[in-house]
Amino acid sequence: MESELVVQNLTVRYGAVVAAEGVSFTVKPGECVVLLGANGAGKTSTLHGIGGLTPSVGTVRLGDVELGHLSASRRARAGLGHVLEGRHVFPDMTVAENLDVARPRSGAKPPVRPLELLPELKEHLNRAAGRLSGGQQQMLAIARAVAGAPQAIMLDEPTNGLAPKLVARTTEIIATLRDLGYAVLVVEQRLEVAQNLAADVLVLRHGHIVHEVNGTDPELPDLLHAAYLS
Ligand SMILES: Nc1ncnc2c1ncn2[C@@H]1O[C@H](COP(=O)(O)OP(=O)(O)OP(=O)(O)O)[C@@H](O)[C@H]1O
Repeated sequence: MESELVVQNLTVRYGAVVAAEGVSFTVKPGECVVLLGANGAGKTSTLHGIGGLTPSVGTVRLGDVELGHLSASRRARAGLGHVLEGRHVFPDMTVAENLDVARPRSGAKPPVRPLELLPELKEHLNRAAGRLSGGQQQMLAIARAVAGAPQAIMLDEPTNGLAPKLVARTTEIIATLRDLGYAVLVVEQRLEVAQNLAADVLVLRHGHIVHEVNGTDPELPDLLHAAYLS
């Protein structure tokens, strides 16, 4: 996995609403970038624009491959993993079946097997995914993304609604993905996730990147506070 994710001048509009404008950043392999910002700042729209789930203009490149003209499914096949907000597992399929259908037809193997990364899923392999707890469904959603043998992984609010212990576990999994060499892009509401990951943080406000700092920067809480209020 040596592909960097490059986003240049990405703009996402919904009719007259400009959700993200001129957004540019790079996520290198083995690096984690976290998008923080208030509700409506444009975080999910940015991820959806990159993933091809919503129309956008600008450049999205993964390694040498231009993704901008590709459908969402082709972007996934090109190596862009996307863990959507809200977990999106197939509720009537078992955990094992959810993982099976996520495997790429190319036969490409991920650097870590999903169940090695998330051994807590092993005891639930024969359960319907819809019967798992919210936290377990989040783990399965991440495992599905890994099963797809991506180069880069985007996660949209992966800790949303999770108990503190599971927030910590999810943060640990994101750190492992980064350390395995994936380019990891995370949308978060929780400052402590970015701090604990010591990630590069992009603060979004009204669809624009207004700050770019490390998660450990002591000024980050104040910068974020100001961006939330303005
Ligand atoms: N499908 C849509 N149609 C019209 N406007 C939309 C749509 N989706 C998002 N928006 C608007 O685009 C802007 C950015 O929304 P977005 O969901 O990307 O922000 P966000 O930072 O992810 O917020 P949240 O944390 O609440 O998910 C907001 O003004 C929102 O109302």
